[in-house]
Amino acid sequence: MEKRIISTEVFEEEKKTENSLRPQNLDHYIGQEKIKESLKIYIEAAKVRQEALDHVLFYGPPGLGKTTLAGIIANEMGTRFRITSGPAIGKTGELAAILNGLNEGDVLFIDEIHRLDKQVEEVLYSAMEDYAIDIMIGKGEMAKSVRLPLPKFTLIGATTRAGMLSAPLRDRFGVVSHMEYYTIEELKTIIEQSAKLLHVEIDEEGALEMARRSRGTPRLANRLLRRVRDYAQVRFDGTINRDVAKSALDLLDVDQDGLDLNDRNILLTIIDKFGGGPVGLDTLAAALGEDSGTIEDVYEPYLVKNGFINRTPKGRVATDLAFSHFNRSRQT
Ligand SMILES: Nc1ncnc2c1ncn2[C@@H]1O[C@H](COP(=O)(O)OP(=O)(O)OP(=O)(O)O)[C@@H](O)[C@H]1O
Ligand SMILES: [Mg+2]
Repeated sequence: MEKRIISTEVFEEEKKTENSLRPQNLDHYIGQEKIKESLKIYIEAAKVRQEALDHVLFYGPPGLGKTTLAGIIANEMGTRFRITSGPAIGKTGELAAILNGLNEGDVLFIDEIHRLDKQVEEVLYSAMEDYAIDIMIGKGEMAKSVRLPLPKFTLIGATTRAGMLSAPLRDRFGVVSHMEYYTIEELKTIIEQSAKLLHVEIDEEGALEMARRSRGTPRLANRLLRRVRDYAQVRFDGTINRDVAKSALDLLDVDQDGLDLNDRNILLTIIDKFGGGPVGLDTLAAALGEDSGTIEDVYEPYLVKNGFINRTPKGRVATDLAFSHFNRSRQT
């Protein structure tokens, strides 16, 4: 499938602006109220005790603010923030070096933590639990294991696929938080906040129209804002109102429910080729020429969450809402 405007992955060219739009403290981090509320308490308590915060795991679809929130935690704790990712740590020695470089209280963020190498993961267990790791020194019969103490640090793990995390790893996180899709009101606030930072004029109705089409995802809201800003500047006087937002998003092929060509393609395939379903994930993936894991993790969550697709034991089913979205009626 083509590169989607509403892809929730970060585009290479937007990495810099993405960082500039990242809120730096909990008060500017919109939504996820339950998570924020408990984090505030844990942070407060850890600070009073002058201890490192308990290890935290964030899971949920891409672009919902896991990396952002991890950075905010370090900020709020007043400690350093060190970022790495599961696939980036190839060997246990590399993990040992990272851990050894930490200071007391530092936050170590491991993105895509479900992709850690098995042996690396096992070393992480004792690091998390005992703040120590065992390293082998010497070779063959002379080899012996030496325990290396570590500073008390906070591990923050992030994953889009909680199901792929091993139980021993998951159990070592004191705080496990599921990130939710954002409400339209929250997205509207995020869009208004970002518009201020980007010096873009936007009115309420314009922000609302964009929020509706951002599929619950801040990354996407910010991306659409940048695109619509260009459109407003070139075609209009630069201000984003409802009409400007609408025509720009129509041009970008993001419809009133935040669905793009690929979503519509998935739904229409279920409706037209498989009579509305049920159709198995692999069969559907083959019909679309797409990887089934990608469909399951990237496309489907939003379609399921918004009631366009049902997951049943027999396969995926297009709902009545999906049929009416395309003005189709179900053939029986
Ligand atoms: N709660 C929020 N309030 C305001 N802006 C947010 C919020 N959450 C995310 N953002 C914005 O969305 C962008 C993407 O967020 P972030 O990179 O933290 O997502 P992520 O969950 O780590 O995604 P991935 O799974 O792809 O790593 C950020 O640059 C930030 O500007
Ligand atoms: Mg991230």
